[in-house]
Amino acid sequence: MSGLAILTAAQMRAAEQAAIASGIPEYELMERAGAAAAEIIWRAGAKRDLLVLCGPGNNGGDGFVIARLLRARGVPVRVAALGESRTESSLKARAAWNGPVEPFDQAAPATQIVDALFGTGLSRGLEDAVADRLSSLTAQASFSYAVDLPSGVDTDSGALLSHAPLFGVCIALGSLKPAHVLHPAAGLFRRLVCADIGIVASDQVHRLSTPHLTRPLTSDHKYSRGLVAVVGGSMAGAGRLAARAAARSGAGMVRYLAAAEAAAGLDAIVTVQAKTISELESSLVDGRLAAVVAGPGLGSDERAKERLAAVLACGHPLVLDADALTLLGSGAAEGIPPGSILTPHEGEFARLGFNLRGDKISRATEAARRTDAVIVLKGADSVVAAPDGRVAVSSGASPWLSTAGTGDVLAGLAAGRLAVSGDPFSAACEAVWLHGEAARRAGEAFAADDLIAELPAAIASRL
Ligand SMILES: NC(=O)C1=CN([C@@H]2O[C@H](COP(=O)(O)OP(=O)(O)OC[C@H]3O[C@@H](n4cnc5c(N)ncnc54)[C@H](OP(=O)(O)O)[C@@H]3O)[C@@H](O)[C@H]2O)[C@@H](O)CC1
Ligand SMILES: [K+]
Repeated sequence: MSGLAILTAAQMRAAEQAAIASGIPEYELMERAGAAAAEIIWRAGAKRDLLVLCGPGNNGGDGFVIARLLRARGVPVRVAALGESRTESSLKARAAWNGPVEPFDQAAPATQIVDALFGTGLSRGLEDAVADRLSSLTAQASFSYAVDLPSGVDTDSGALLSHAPLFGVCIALGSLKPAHVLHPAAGLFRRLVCADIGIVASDQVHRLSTPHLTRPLTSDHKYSRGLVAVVGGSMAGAGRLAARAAARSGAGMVRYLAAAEAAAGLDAIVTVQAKTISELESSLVDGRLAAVVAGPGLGSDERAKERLAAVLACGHPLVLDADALTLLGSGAAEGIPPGSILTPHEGEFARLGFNLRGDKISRATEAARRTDAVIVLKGADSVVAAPDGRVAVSSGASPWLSTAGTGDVLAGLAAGRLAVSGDPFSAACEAVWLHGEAARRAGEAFAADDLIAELPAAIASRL
């Protein structure tokens, strides 16, 4: 499951250097970048008047190429530059532009605006007056494009170094960067297009791609398709949501290990009374169990701790979420069976006690390495990281997912996919994708139960 590669600024520079070493001059890369961006702008805005804002580096150089190529196609183009061009290639691109260059602080608005002020070389926030003017010009335009990145975002973390406006399109050059998928930067454009400029971008970090799922074989039976156990706790509803999601995940069978007299909510789910620790332990002694979910509704008292200890000792691949993560606390790096998945949101991640700083991708990767488990660091941008360094990042999930119970659904779904394939990284990626797709199908103001109802259709769309 690999989507578009995501490269940090340093990795992008290395890929650029490799392309240059292979015989493609830097200026040729700039011409390719400008041509690819100009084509995208031409298709969107045709001959509407256009203002290109050019910065001092190579991002600005791309802007001069865009201006020249669109003017040659009959677009009324104006260029406003923020100071002098400072790189060899941008000087060359500026010299090839055959029109006037206005000072940035006097540029008048236009129907279309191109932000080619700063890209991967941004080292600090824009000056207030520059950021304000960029925002104002962008707000007044009907069509707006950010070249490579919206100016003001940190390439590797997606943080905002200065405030930036909302763009219509962001044109990523050569490869995606973390800021294209991590929030808040990933929320600064409505559409993202990645332009191929002939740079080979191979890396272990990718945007989450649509999964390819398979149908059961005619020879399959409920156990070969995967048996899931969901450990119930004091808040039975959350565990039941996880169980019902697992039952609609493609797995063959789901058992709900109830901590109280409560049915699992679907007749197809086998409810096993597991009130005492010994009942729970014996219900987990089954070699056919392919995945066990613990955490949703588990509780946080002594009894919950004992139940979690029994789960950790069972040896089956686990999906740990919610209360299980809180109870694990700073002991998270020890005792997690191999092949497991942890699904923390940022709050739960902080409670796991890794004391990690930095961007979301690096933190999730390091946590996966330390726990030897797949980490799904949830949010508007969910990062799925494997202990071997593979990472998939999903962005653009429905904002309606921020409602009670959707995390329980994801945990059950991840366990179901894990039971089907036995591969925790692809299971976690499939679960995140299916969860997002189910939300898209559920529309607006849905409840977690509605999300579960959409899972079969989401799965059917990828068979
Ligand atoms: N990689 C590739 O394969 C290809 C990359 N290409 C393009 O190159 C772009 C990267 O270009 P780049 O490295 O020249 O950096 P860029 O973002 O233009 O700016 C750096 C300049 O801005 C300055 N500066 C920084 N922050 C500032 C601030 N807040 N306020 C004011 N100034 C500030 C900084 O100076 P300094 O930090 O030293 O003060 C420096 O002078 C990339 O995004 C893509 O568009 C394509 O052409 C082709 C293939
Ligand atoms: K830009």
